[in-house]
Amino acid sequence: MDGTRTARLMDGTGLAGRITEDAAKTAADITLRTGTAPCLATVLVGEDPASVTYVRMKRARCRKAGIESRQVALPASVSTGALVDTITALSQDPGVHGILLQHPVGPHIDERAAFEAIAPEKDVDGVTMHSFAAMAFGLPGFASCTPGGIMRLLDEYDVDLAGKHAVVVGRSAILGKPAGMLLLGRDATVTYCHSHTADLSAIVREADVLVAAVGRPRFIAGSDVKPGAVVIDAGYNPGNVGDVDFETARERANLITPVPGGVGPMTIAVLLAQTVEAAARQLGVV
Ligand SMILES: Nc1nc(=O)c2c([nH]1)NC[C@@H]1CN(c3ccc(C(=O)N[C@@H](CCC(=O)O)C(=O)O)cc3)C=[N+]21
Repeated sequence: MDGTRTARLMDGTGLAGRITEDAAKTAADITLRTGTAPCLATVLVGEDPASVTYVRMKRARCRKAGIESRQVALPASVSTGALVDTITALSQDPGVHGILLQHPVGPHIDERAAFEAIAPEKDVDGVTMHSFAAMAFGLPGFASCTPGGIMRLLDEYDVDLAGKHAVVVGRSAILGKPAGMLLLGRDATVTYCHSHTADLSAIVREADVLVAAVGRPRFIAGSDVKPGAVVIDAGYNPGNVGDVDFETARERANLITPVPGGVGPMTIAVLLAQTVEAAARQLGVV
């Protein structure tokens, strides 16, 4: 190489595997002690191929970890009322310990209303106002899975966040916004960037920790990465392409998550860990 350095990769697949093994051990213990296996209900609206694939992956990962899953598939045309009723029934069903409503639902549906039908103790995907508030206040509760996975990755690689400038690109309710709040809770100085941000490049260039969560393939150029930065690519785009131009970013970053194999597997690992924790609580094991 011509004097440039190459970032160390943050191995989400490896860490997710270890978290999943722990979840599987706890799931087996819960099943042995109570006669009931932890159970995650997945709710999918419509047939978007990417969503179908993600939900299938989540269910397969559950099965491998000894977590049962119950699949609810609803037509794209479902009304907000019918979706809320379905989720309310799962919230009241003692055989279900966690509920995941796959985002996005169709534009005619009030997604917030649907999320809020998830009972707080079953919100293993961390999407309700209750979970968001607990997370923002630094109280115990279930983090939104992708931001929770990002924090575990940062900790695994001993990234010191206090006083660092963390720049979050994207402000969605279950990814960018909570990711920034978690970083704030760890004493980072947080800047949110979004579609109205003026001179995005100038802000990104100041980032000690960069979280890309916009959903636009290779949106962040490597030339905008501050030398020595920690780059977390939370973008999921068709074809497993991240929001960061990986090949150029890795020449400047100190640590970087690959896509695939970075944040994605961590999202699912956190979902499994939180499902097992929810089941343990509901079954009186802890
Ligand atoms: N309520 C809700 N909660 C979510 O957590 C949620 C959601 N809705 N909607 C969609 C996004 C997307 N998402 C991913 C999960 C795993 C990978 C993942 O494991 N990706 C693999 C590659 C996947 C593959 O091999 O196809 C990787 O990055 O290595 C990616 C993306 C969760 N999401």
